[in-house]
This record gives sequence, C-alpha cells and structure tokens, in this order.
Amino acid sequence: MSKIQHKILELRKELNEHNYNYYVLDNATISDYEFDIKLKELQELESQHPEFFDANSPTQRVGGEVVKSFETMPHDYRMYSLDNSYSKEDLLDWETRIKKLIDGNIQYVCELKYDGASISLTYEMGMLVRALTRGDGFQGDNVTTNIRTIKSIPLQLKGDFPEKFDIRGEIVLPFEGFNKMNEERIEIGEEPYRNPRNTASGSLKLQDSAEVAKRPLECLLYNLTGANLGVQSQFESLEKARQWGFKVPGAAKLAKSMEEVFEYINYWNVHRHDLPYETDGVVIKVNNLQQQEELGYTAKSPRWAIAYKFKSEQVSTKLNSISYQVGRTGAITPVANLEPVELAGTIVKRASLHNADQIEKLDIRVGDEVYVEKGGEIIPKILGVDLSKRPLNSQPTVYITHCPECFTELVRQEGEAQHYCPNYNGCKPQIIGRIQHFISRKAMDIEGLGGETVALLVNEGLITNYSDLYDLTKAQVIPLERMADKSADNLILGIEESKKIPFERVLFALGIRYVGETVAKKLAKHYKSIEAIANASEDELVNVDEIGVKIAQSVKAFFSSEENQFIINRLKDFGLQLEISAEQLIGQTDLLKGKSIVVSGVFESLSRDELKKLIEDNGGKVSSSISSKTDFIVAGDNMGPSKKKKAEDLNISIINEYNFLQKIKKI
Ligand SMILES: NC(=O)c1ccc[n+]([C@@H]2O[C@H](COP(=O)([O-])OP(=O)(O)OC[C@H]3O[C@@H](n4cnc5c(N)ncnc54)[C@H](O)[C@@H]3O)[C@@H](O)[C@H]2O)c1
Ligand SMILES: [Zn+2]
Repeated sequence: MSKIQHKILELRKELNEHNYNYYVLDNATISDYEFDIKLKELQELESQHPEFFDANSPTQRVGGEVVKSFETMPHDYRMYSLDNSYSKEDLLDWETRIKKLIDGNIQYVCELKYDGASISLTYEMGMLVRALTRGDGFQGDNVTTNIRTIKSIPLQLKGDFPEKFDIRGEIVLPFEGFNKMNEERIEIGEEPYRNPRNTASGSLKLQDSAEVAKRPLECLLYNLTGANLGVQSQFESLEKARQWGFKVPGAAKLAKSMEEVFEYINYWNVHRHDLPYETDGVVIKVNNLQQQEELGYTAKSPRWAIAYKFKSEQVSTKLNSISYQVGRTGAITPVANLEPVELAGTIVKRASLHNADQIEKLDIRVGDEVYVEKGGEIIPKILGVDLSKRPLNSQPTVYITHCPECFTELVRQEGEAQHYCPNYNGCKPQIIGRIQHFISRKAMDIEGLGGETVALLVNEGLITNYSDLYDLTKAQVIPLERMADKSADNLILGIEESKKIPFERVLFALGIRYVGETVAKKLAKHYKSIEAIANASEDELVNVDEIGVKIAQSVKAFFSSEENQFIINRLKDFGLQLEISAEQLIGQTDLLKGKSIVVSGVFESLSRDELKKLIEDNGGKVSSSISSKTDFIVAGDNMGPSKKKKAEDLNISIINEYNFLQKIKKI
C-alpha cells in the first residue's frame, strides 16, 4: 500500500471514530476546528488521488447515524450537511465557483448558524405529524414524542400554509436553561453537562418524553422543503414560516454582494456573544430558489450554501499546577491553574479538567503548554497539549489517591467518572458545603445567614452539622468577624423562622445525594413523613413514580447512617417540619392511585395546570404521551387528531372534564 493510501485510510478511520463520538455518544474528544482541519486534509488528498475514491468516506457522507432505540424512518427529502469555511477567501472562491454555474444577479441570505441538533419536522394539513433527526441524511430517528414537548414548536399552524411540507431547523438549549440545569445537577451531586449542543442532542435521544419536557429546549427553523410551497426565495420562505407560527430568528438578512456578507459576518462575530443561545458561524445561502435548483448538491452538501465558521476563541498558555477541589458531596474536581491569559475578553486563570479520565485521555501534565477554549461552558476547558513544547523532564500526571482536605483515601465507584472522598462526617469542605446547601434559598432559606458565615461557624468549632444551627445563641455568634448586635439578632431570628419551612423543602435541604427539589417533592408527597421515608425499603422506593435505583440506594444509605439518624432526631426535637402539614393534606385522596392519566386539549372550567394538580392531589400520575400504560385521557376541546387515533387504537377511554370531576367526587 502506498504511503498516501495509508494516510487516507488512517484519516477516514479516525474521522469516522470522531463522527461516532460526536453524533452518537454526544461526547467529542477533539475540537470542531481540529476535526475540520483533518477533514479538509482528507478532502485534499482524495481530490489529488481520485483512484482512492470511496463512497463511504467521511467526506462523502453526512456524519450522523441512526440510533437503534428509536424507530428509523426515511426522509422524504434528503437532509444534507454544509460545506465549511473559515476564511473570507474561501467564501470568495465559493462565489467564483457558483458564478460559473449560474447566470444573472445573485442575492444571498445570511443566517446565523445555530449550534444544536438538526431536526426535520413534517406538517400535514397544518399539523405536526412527524419529527426525524438528520441521522445519516437518508433516514433518521423518529423522535416525534420528544419533539412535541418543545413549546416553541407549533403543533397546529396558522395562516396560509401548504398542505404538506417538511421544515428543517436546529434544536438548541439556550444558555440560561443550560446553566440552570447544571446548577441543579451540581446541587444534587451530579456532574454538570459539558455544553449546550451535546445536551440538546442528548435530550432528543431520551426515552422518557416527560424528562425531555423538563428541559428548556427551543427549535429555530431555517429551511422549507417540499413540493408546491408557493415561495420563490429563501428569504420569503423564512418570512412565511414565521407567519405560520414557527420560531425563525430575526437576524437573517438579505445581502446583495459579498461585501455585505462580510459586514454581516463581522457584526455577528462580535455580537453573537449577546445571543441567548450558541452559534458557531454564519450560513450564506443563494436566495433565489430557482438558482438553488440549478446549483444542486454535491455528495454531502448543497452547492448553493456555505457555512462560515467562527473560530472559537482559543489560546495557548502554560499549565502551572493542578489542584483538586472537594465538593459538598465529596466529589473531587481537578482544576488547572494556568498562567493568566486573555481569552474572549476575560482573563483566564483556571480551567476545569473534569476528572481523572480526561487528564489521562489528553495526557495533560504540569508544565505543558495547553490549548484553552471558551465555548458554551461557564468555565473554560482545556482542549489539548502542544506536544512540541513539552519540557524534556515532563512527568505524566498521577491522580491523587487521598483527599487533599482530610487525607482520607478516595473511592471511585464503577461506572462513575468522579472520585469521591468518603469521609462524609469529617471532611471540612463537605461539612461546610452541606450546611451551605441546607440554608440556601430553595432549601431552608435562612435569612441573615450566608455561606461565608457558615464557614466561619464551622471553622470556629461552633457547629459541625446543620442541626447545630438550632442550638446557636446570640452570645456565641457576636464575637464572629463582621457580626454586630443587629446582625446577630437577625441570624438567630432567621434560624428560628426556618422551623416553619414545609417538609418537602426540609427534605431537599438535608442534601441527600440525587435528591433534588423535584425528587424531594415526590418523596414528601408519597410518604408524607420522614419516618415513612426512612423506613421504606429500596424496592418500595423504586416503585414511587420517577424514583430510580440510584436515588433509592442513596436515600437508603443516607437514613441508615447512625450519625444522620441522630441529626434528624435533633431536627425533630427542635421543631422542624418533618411531615406534611395538615393544611397540605387537605384535598389529597387516593382516588386515582396508580392511574396514569394523559391531559389533552383546552378546558372550560379548569386550566391545564389546575387539572394536573387535581390529578396529583388525588394520587394519580400525569403522563405526557399516550401509551398502553395510560389508564384514561381527560380531553377538552381541540384534542389532537393523532392523539385521538392513538387512544382509539389502544382502546383507552377518553373522558371530559365533568366526568373527571365526578371521578374525584368534586361534583
Ligand atoms: N469534534 C468532533 O469530534 C466532531 C466530529 C464530527 C463533527 N464535528 C463538527 O460538526 C461539523 C459537521 O457537522 P454537520 O455535518 O452537522 O455540519 P455542520 O454542523 O457544520 O453544518 C450543517 C448543519 O448546520 C445546521 N444549521 C444551523 N443553522 C443553520 C442555518 N441557518 N441554515 C442551515 N443549516 C443550519 C444544520 O443542522 C445542518 O445540518 C464539523 O464541521 C465539525 O465542526 C465535530
Ligand atoms: Zn475529605
């Protein structure tokens, strides 16, 4: 085999692997930029050596795959990828190429390139009938049930829509929602998600659409496909789509020349940082659909469009040291301490290294020159090492074996990426973190007490766990730094007031791993008292709606600790709410116990939320999609025809709101 052929095969193999990591596992191991450079290298080699052509090369195919867990369905119209460019010269070359192929004046539409997961929605008679992922471009995964939960996707269109068409767009997760999801994950001791794109793409592949519904996903549309659409240009089709009820960002602009295209690029290269979601470039499209048709497609992309990718802001700097942080749950996070460097307008000194595997995979060593990138993440990340600059005496990083705070030997459970310090009761950052969580706003919300004071109280030896807060006296806290007579009074009063906080929030405040706000609510509602939860077996816990094995085990472990039992008894003695109050119990029955109920349509006497609350108060479960497990459907006006058909097919009874109110004895 020739050297060239060998290189080509190597690159194909490597790129296929990256495609798999990126599209199927949602876990890329190299940056997009590096990926694109390699793809370009392969493209060039292949064009110089057409004798090695292969229709299966990553240069010839759309990178995605279909996933086995969903029904695979063909696209009526193929979904293509886009050619990428990183420079204005590339764009000028593109213009020269297309001008050779078509006559006449060309106008361009500039759009933002949203970074998420592509989706194709099919509408018939104005109703959403199907949503497919891009897959390999010819066929995709049927993720309609998940897609239906996204609020910005209209289920029913308005205006003068064509009878049948496909509309393509990108499912994105705006930063705000992404950060909120991560705060919640960190709060319950889970590793945060890496970036919005992966999380958006991963969300579509979830098996439980109720889980998808909780994620603040959005769908931004950019392309109409079908026959007899009644539009002449791309720009017009965007406007039409907007009128029919789709979310089409207003940033799209018509450009009469490449000059204007460059202006658009320059503008958004700066202003994209103000957008609520991630963008990775600009897409330039020939506006006239007739001209688009003349230009046609290559094996993988339309000739009439090209993406200009913003170079994600990257710098290289020296890794001075690695330190290890201990979180509230004992999770260890390695942090890179960098030689300060400017990146995307801020000075970067630290970057997350995630976990031991990440350090090993990238072979990151102290003293290395490393590449740092600021993407959608809150903290910058390290992309790789400049090996050419590695010092001769460099040593591989040896991950710590003991807690940097309390010197206890670390553990790492099978299947977990993170190491943990198991010294639950004796490791200071864990103790402080747990009490800080206890007093936080969504938990006990103790006014007059902040995180720093908690650290002081622990360091001064005044408290060792959250139950000790209720023993504190004014005389004890007054000598603390920055404490005055008034603030000491407020602190003691705030602690006293927190005794009124309802049970579900106390349960959340305890800081049981994996028990976030929602799970705490579920458990509180189901068991009604802390004793009942503590006495429940793992099997019983798992039987509670939405409580999985991981949560059940964690709850069991928490309550079997003698120390925790002692603390909870103290909380009880101090008068905290450890059971659901009589007030909350009013209106709660078991009339719908074990029933899975779907709510559909618009109601006369109740809002959907009121209806859902009534179902839950009476022991039922609200489910977002109809399946063989559905017991009945409460339907109002405008129940979707596909839902109706599904219910009939599965022989599930449909009742109206009055029958429902009768069922729960309200009328
Ligand atoms: N890091 C890795 O390991 C790795 C692996 C594979 C792919 N990738 C990255 O993914 C890219 C290839 O992915 P791709 O094939 O999905 O192409 P792409 O993401 O570069 O471009 C095509 C996609 O852009 C999206 N898009 C967003 N806004 C659009 C708009 N306004 N108009 C039209 N399309 C719009 C569409 O979903 C379309 O499918 C590579 O360039 C690389 O950067 C990275
Ligand atoms: Zn420790």
